[in-house]
Amino acid sequence: MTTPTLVAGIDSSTQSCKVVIREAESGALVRSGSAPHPAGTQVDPEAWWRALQVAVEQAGGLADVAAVSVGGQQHGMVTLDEQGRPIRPAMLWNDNSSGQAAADLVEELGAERWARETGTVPVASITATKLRWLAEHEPENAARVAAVCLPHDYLTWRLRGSTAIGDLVTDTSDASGTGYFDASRGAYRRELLRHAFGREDIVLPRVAAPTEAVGELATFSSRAVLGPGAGDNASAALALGLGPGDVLLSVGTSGVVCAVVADPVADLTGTVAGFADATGHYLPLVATVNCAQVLDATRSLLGVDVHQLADLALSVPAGSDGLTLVPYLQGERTPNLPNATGALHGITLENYTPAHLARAAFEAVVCGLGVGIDAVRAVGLEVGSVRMVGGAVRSPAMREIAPSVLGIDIALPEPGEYVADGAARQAAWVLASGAGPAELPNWSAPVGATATATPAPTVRAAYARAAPHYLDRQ
Ligand SMILES: Nc1ncnc2c1ncn2[C@@H]1O[C@H](COP(=O)(O)OP(=O)(O)O)[C@@H](O)[C@H]1O
Ligand SMILES: O=C(CO)[C@@H](O)[C@H](O)COP(=O)(O)O
Repeated sequence: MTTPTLVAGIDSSTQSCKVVIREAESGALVRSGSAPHPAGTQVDPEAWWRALQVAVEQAGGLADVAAVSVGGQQHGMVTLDEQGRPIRPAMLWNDNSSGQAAADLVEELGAERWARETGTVPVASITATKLRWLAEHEPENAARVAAVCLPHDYLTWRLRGSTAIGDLVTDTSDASGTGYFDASRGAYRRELLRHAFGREDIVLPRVAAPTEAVGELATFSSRAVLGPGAGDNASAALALGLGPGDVLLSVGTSGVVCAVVADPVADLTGTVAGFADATGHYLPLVATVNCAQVLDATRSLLGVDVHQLADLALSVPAGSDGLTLVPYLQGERTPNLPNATGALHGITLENYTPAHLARAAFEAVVCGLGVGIDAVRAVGLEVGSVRMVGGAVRSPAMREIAPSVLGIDIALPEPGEYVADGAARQAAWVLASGAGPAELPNWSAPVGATATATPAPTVRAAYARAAPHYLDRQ
């Protein structure tokens, strides 16, 4: 019997690093590993590298693997000096410090120009706004920046064993979230970088094609081929084989609504970001900052585990008997309210209970996704089949409450590591393309059982009334 060729996919996302090793031809899972990332919205990139090493060791190493790709949390800002050393902790996509910088950039050039030239109207998540923040708040650090890259670019580069900033490589899906890349032309817009940062004499990662081998591993006793990698949502879309009309919901650290489409999207309202996918198409996307961590915070407040939180939430009726949580615990990105705080509305003697609060937390994060679905429809995209993935989909409460609050049937693929799976599928594609153009490997796309909606439209109506009533952070 011949030994199957193996590929690895890595998901370096906000809260942890996950590694899957799969058979290149069939996609069958062979081994896996994971390791946590430090908490917080500013993280030393070296901590991602350490977590990756632990996760790879747990997955049995990469010595027998033929190709590797990295999927990673989108946006953020990794700044490197001439020697390739991080200048300061990376600012993550969910760090809202640059909220004012985002507002300034939109004011200076106009939402329409940003949307037309980059697909996206900047919010605090976008790299360009973080560079503006750095220039204004840390001019000494800004002056030392020789290269800026994204989390997945940094890890691909570390896997190559390089320290030369000229070797940095990215892909279109992640480049499209920087605020200085035009996905519709597949090219950087350095004039926007200069406008945001005051300089453009810095190295940006070369943007590789979707099936390009960008180098070889120089670590983990392996000479595996490296794929270009992808932003995490593009990577999950690749794993699930999203096609026209398919919508993906992700309930991880971020709440995400996205779809794969053939033509670029430019939403002048800034709600839908016109990102690229990892196959040469586009990935219009809406993201919230307050998703699984709102559930985590509620759980820790109530002193319960994930199972108890779900039991509590499902023990009270839809609408939590009038209790409505506005979940802006970390500010918010959609709607664009970087300084907002959360609020609890409709409190009565009857509903001021752990069970009602648990349900209100699930309903709040799902209502956030509802805002995203409305926005995706508003730019003319079809919402046909809907699939939900991400850490919080492991909760039976999420699986029951989401279809009901959104009023749509939702397919629930078996909970899994779809970002890492998409990266592994890309690695297999890169390997197959080594001998010439090849189709995306025909791995079976997980669909899963469909949760049928028992619509509870009053939940979104109550949320729409409550959401505008929040206080800004002092
Ligand atoms: N059974 C569960 N119920 C609720 N939340 C869960 C459950 N299992 C995992 N989570 C949450 O999922 C989140 C991690 O999701 P994940 O998609 O892995 O995050 P990310 O990729 O953004 O790092 C954590 O906040 C975790 O608490
Ligand atoms: O900013 C976005 C999308 O634009 C987020 O989706 C990040 O990519 C983080 O993803 P997770 O860690 O939640 O998977």
